[in-house]
Amino acid sequence: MTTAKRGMDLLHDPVLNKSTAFSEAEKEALGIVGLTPDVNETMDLQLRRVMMQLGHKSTDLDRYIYLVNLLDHNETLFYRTIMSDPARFLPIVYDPTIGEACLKFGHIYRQTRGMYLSISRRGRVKEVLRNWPQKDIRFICVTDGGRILGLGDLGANGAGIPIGKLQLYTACAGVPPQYLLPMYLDAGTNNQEYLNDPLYLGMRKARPPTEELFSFVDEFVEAVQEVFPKCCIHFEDWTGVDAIHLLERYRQKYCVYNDDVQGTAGITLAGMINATKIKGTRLKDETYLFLGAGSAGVGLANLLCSALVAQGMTLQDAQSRVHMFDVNGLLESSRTDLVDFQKPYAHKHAPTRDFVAAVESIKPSTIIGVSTIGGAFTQDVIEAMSRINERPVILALSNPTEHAECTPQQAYMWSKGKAIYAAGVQFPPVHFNGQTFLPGQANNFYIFPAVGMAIFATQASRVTDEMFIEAAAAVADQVGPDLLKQGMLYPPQANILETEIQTAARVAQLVFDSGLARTPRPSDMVAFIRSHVYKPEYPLFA
Ligand SMILES: O=C([O-])CC(=O)C(=O)O
Ligand SMILES: [Mg+2]
Repeated sequence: MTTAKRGMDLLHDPVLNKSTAFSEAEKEALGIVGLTPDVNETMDLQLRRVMMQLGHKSTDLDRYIYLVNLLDHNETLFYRTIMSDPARFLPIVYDPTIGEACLKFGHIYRQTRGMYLSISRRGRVKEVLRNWPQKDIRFICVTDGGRILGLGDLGANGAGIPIGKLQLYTACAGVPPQYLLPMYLDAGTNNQEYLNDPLYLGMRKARPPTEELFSFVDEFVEAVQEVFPKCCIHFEDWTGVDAIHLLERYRQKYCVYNDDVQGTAGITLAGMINATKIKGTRLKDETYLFLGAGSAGVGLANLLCSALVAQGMTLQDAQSRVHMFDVNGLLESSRTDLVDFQKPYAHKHAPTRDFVAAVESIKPSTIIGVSTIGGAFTQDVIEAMSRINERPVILALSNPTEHAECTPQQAYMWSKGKAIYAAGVQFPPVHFNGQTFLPGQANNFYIFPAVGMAIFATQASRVTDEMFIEAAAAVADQVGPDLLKQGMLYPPQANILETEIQTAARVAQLVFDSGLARTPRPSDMVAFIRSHVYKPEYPLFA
C-alpha cells in the first residue's frame, strides 16, 4: 500500500496506524523513525497487550470505553481484537453494554464518529453529507434515537447504536469498514432528563410532529441517493410506528431496510424453525402469542405470515395463528386504539388485560416477548404455558438484560426443564436437574450483517422480505442436532464470521435469482462472498 501521509499524520490516522508494528523499512519510508517505541511487534503481541489491559478493567462499560479508544487509534487492531473472540466481545461493543453506553453517551463522549445531522439543517442535507470524507459509502445505519433498544427515547444518546451496529457488519460478516457510515438524525427528544443535562449532545427541543420529521427524513433519503448512489440505508431504533411507516414509505423505491422490523423478525423466525425441529412439528402447526405489538412484534408477525404463505397457507389462515397483547391488553376486534398495521392480528375474542388468561384461552405453543418489560413472563405465565404444551417455546427478546421478559433460569425452572428458550441478549448455560441447557441469543446480529454482506457483494438494488426469510432459513440450518438437543436454537457465536458468510452466500443467491443484483453472477457463491471479506491485517507500506 502507498500513502501520501507521513510522520505524525500517519500515526494519527486509525486506518493506517500500525502502532508498534511498523517495520524498520516502513519507519524510514514513512518518516516515523523515533516517533514510536523502537520495536517491530507482531499483531499477536499487540493483541496480548490489549487483552492484558482489558483484564485490568473492572466493568464492561470501562472495556467498551477502552475499545472505542483503541478504534480511534488503530482500527485494524480493534477489529482483530473483537474478531478474535466474538462471543466475549459482542456483549461489550454491542448489546447489553452498548445500552449502558448510550444512556451515558454525552458523559463518556471522547471523539466524534459518524455523522450528526440536525433537522435545523433542512434544505442543506446534501451539502452536509458531502462533508463526509469517504465518497463510496454502501451502508448508512440511521437512527433518530426514538426507541433505543428497550430503553425508550434517548435522543442524541442513541448515536451509539448505529456506531455499534455497523461495527458488527465488519466483525460478524466481514463488510470492510470504510464503506460504513453511522448517522444520527437529530429531531430533538422528549426525554426530559436529557433536555436538562448540560452534557447532552443533541438539540434541546421536543420532537416535532410526524409530518415534519418525515419531510426531514425524505430530504435525507433523497440526498443519500445523490451523494452516495450505491448506498443501502439501514433504519435502526426508531419508534415502532415510525419504523414501520418509514419502511413502507421507501422500500419500493430505494435500497432500504429496517433491522428492528426485518432483522429481528429474521432471527426470531430462525429460532421458531429450530424449535419446531426440536418438537417434531411444522411452523404451520404452531400458535403464537406476542407480548408487545410494536415494530419488532408486527415485523415478526408479518415475516412469519409471509413464510407460512410461502409454505402454502392462505394469508388469512396465517394471520389467524398470530395473536398479540400490548399495554392495553389483547389485540381483538373491539379495540379502537389500534394502528393500521396491528389490525390484521386483532381477532374476535373477549377483551382481556390479563396475559395469563390470554395464554389459557388462546393456548399458544410459542410466546414472544417484545414488550421491553423485564420480568413480564412471570412464573404464572410459564406454568400456564407448560400445562398447555409438552415443550413450550419461550422467546424473551427484550433488552438490555434487565428488560428480558424472563431469564433462562426462570424459564427452565418454572417449566421443569420443558421450555425451549431464547433471549435477545447473551446468557450463560444453565444447569438444572442434572441437565445443561444452552439458551440461544435471538439477536438480529446473526441476520443484518449477513444480509448486509450479501447486499454489498451483489450491489443489490432493493432489500426484500424474502431475503430475511432466506437468511432465517440459512441461520437455522447451521445448528446441528447436538446443539438442538441441548435446546440451542442458534449457531455458536465463536464461529460467527463463518456462519454469516454461509448465510450471506444464500441471500446473495436469492438476490441474483430475483434479478436485483448489479454485479455479474459468480459460479461459486461462497467463494464470491469470501472474496469480499475484510481481514484485520495491517497493510504493508511499500
Ligand atoms: O440491538 C439489539 O440488541 C437488538 C435490537 O435491534 C434492538 O433491541 O433494538
Ligand atoms: Mg434495534
